Amino acid sequence: MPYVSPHRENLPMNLDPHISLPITALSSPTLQSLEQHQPIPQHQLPPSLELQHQQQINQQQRQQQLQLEQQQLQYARGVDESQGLLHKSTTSKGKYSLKDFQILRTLGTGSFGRVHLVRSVHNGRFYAMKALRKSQVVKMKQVEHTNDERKMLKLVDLAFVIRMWGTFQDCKTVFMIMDYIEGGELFSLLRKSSKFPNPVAKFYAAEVCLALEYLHNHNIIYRDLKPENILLDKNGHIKLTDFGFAKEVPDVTYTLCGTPDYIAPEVVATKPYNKSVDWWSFGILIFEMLTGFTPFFDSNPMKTYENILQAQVTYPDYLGSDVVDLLQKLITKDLSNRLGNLQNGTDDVKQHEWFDEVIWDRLHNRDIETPYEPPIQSGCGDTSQFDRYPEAELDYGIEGVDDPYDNLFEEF
Ligand SMILES: Nc1ncnc2c1ncn2[C@@H]1O[C@H](COP(=O)(O)OP(=O)(O)OP(=O)(O)O)[C@@H](O)[C@H]1O
Repeated sequence: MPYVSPHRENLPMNLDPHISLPITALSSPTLQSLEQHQPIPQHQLPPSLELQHQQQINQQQRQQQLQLEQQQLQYARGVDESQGLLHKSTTSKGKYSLKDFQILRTLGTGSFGRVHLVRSVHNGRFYAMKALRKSQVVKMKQVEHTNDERKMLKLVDLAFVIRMWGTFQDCKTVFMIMDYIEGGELFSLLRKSSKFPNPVAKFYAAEVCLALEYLHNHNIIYRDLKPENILLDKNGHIKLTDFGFAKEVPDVTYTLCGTPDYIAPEVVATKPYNKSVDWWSFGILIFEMLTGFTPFFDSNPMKTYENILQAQVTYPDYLGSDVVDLLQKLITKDLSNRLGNLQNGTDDVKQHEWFDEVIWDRLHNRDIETPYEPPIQSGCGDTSQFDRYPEAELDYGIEGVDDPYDNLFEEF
């Protein structure tokens, strides 16, 4: 049955209420469609993540798997020029074109278009193709953000961040080709599981922390951290996706963007801000993973903003004192006290007591067993972890029509 995801909407340029469903009260169609997802079976979860005790993992097996993944990555990157898709361009600029892919189904929809599962006609591999309508991007004043998204994704190279292989455009649409991440959104898993046990939340938070560390080290602010933008790969590791608001900011910026529940007070108050906003959202993310709701939620977004500006959080009793301490240091209006935003940067977050068990080097190498492996049965190209979206008639690839936005997306 067609189903529209209850994702929280971004608020690109203004504070107009444009929010979706109360996140704690999912409507029955939503629950119905989530039935296809496998929740984390609570009784099967490790009693504690106890990252230090993961040595029992069969090292050799993991090593082999890593090698295999590396070989596959090299292949897909086109290191082998004779076979690699990346070097088989059908356009003069050495880029992809629509003819290189067979479009299969919709994986997700956004404000300006949709993301399709596609298959390369050259190497048979699956990719995710994000298609953004130029007219919609222009209407919503997102031209700069769209160009930034492409620029940021081209720059980044980290296992916890989605990899983009290339871009192209036709007269109506810009396209981005990315790795297809089979495990679905952390959002879906969280809704199905209601909330995550402490060790599970800690695992995902720790991987997200490494992604933020990497981005911030490259002067990139992400600005849209939320479970909808965190995908799980087939092994259950995270991949940050949707760089629509990511920006290279060496000092400060002012743009009002993000998703209401997750926006930092300095953004709501239109003050200059920098990486600090990601650490605020990081706190909201941990809170939501552990409780199943966000701390400032109100069905009226204007009230949400008021709540954010007051930054008064009620921490449920079942949260441990260590995580409450961390959250209080992240979800604070006081920028001179917000963890991650201080002199030691990300190290302060990584060294917080709540993350004590985490062996960061091993986590970085993805050498830690994940708490949940998405049940991907039919191998590459399996879409069982994604909700079904109504398919639309596509008008991609039409030639010979005037493009009024020709000069706006020159890099694509
Ligand atoms: N690489 C990918 N692999 C698998 N699914 C993906 C991938 N990229 C995106 N998706 C799916 O498509 C959805 C929409 O993607 P994305 O958030 O990038 O689009 P968007 O147009 O920027 O959306 P929004 O308007 O909400 O910001 C994601 O939430 C996810 O479910």
